[in-house]
Amino acid sequence: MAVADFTPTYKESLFLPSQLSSLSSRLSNTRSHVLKPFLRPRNAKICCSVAPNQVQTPLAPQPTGTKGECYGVFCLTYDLKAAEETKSWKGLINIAVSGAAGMISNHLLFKLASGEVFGPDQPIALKLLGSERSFEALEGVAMELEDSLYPLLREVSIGIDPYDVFQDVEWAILIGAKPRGPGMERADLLDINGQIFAEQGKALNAVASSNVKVMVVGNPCNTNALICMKNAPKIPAKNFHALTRLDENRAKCQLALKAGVFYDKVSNMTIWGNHSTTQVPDFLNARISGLPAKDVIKDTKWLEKDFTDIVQNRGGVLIKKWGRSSAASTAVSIVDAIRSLVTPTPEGDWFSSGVYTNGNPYGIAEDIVFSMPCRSDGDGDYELVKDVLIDDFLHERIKKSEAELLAEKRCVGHLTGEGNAFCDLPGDTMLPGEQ
Ligand SMILES: NC(=O)C1=CN([C@@H]2O[C@H](COP(=O)(O)OP(=O)(O)OC[C@H]3O[C@@H](n4cnc5c(N)ncnc54)[C@H](OP(=O)(O)O)[C@@H]3O)[C@@H](O)[C@H]2O)C=CC1
Ligand SMILES: O=C([O-])CC(=O)C(=O)O
Repeated sequence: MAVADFTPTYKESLFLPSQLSSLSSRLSNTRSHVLKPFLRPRNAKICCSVAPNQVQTPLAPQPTGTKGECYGVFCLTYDLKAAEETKSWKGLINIAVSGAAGMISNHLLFKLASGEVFGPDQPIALKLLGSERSFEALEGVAMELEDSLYPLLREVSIGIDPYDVFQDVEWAILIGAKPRGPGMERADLLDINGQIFAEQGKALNAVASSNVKVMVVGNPCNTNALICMKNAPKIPAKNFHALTRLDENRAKCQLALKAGVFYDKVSNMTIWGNHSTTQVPDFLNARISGLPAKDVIKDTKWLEKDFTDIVQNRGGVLIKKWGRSSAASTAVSIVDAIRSLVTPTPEGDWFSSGVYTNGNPYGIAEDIVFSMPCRSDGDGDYELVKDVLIDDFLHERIKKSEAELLAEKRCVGHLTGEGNAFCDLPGDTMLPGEQ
């Protein structure tokens, strides 16, 4: 089904004059039925439908094109009821992505638009958050989305103010964060990125859907998720996730490689703890072809030492080879993480996500965001898995990651409403990509 099957109508839109002329020529060159955009005051009522090819007189130019506004062809809405094929489609959902001009987003946005994440009957609106520094790049991203003609992609808007961009979003995928530069202390990184996530938490609290699901990717993602959550008291704490699915996928791959099986045979893979080099890939509960991984891979030394080290340091090794951090596989893992929440978990299996620890059955300290095993009915929510084994080895490792996260939390007390920050981070604490 092509986008052109639908009847276009106008949607409220604002354009810079430069956008207007390039957009108009693009539209008129490519689609004769498409209407030309026009400038309108922000609070103007959305106009009635306009005859094809009728040119509107531009109203007064607006000072900015950066306020979470629709982009290009996406300023035209199409009547979803007009086409027979769409009768089984679900209602439109709004998805915000921050760091939208970054490398991970460059893979992720096209997966979202293709239907791979939310399904082939789920139309979506993408709301892309950038900054002044990235705004032009964001326009470039929006242009590529236009040119991809995804039938399910009904709207794209771009902006630099989270209060505009997060309006009514049902999902927020928070990727944008400052990378740790040479000589930068981890405490500084926690502070700089923490401020971003505190502001975005406030914005989500103020304008997002009250049940918005938030997937924090930008590092240090567990503590950023905690900060975001603490600044969004109206949103259920359970709705905040820190992405540890990439670590889960890396762990599955390593177990499959060692066992000599294809990676779809590996299940029940938990990553415990922080998305850092203290993370704990759990080989005690993992299964290979339905059997305990330890019964298939009988090499305990490899499991305890090599496997754990490889998974913890995979990101850093990749950066050394590739010269940049994992972007494509991170985007894939975001897809996996969201799909795990919107589709029922297969019987007996589970997935890992960094979630709020309050009420956890494993004795992990409360009030941090910690990766743990989860199951979902496919409604966007999850439950923690109760029947997992925890032996002394696993317990000791979990405690180390817990201590690291508690230290990170003390370091950002000024951003979580807990008063003064006190930074006593363990010396060896690192992001996976920092090896
Ligand atoms: N949890 C996980 O498994 C993984 C997490 N990551 C993390 O994801 C994040 C994004 O990675 P990636 O897309 O590769 O990075 P990029 O550098 O390609 O993009 C990051 C985006 O962050 C934004 N940003 C926000 N604040 C700043 C700032 N102060 N300085 C510079 N950029 C800033 C920039 O966009 P703008 O200017 O629009 O704000 C930029 O486009 C990183 O924090 C990375 O460590 C990466 C891999 C795995
Ligand atoms: O440290 C980084 O930015 C990359 C990262 O998280 C990973 O590869 O897991």
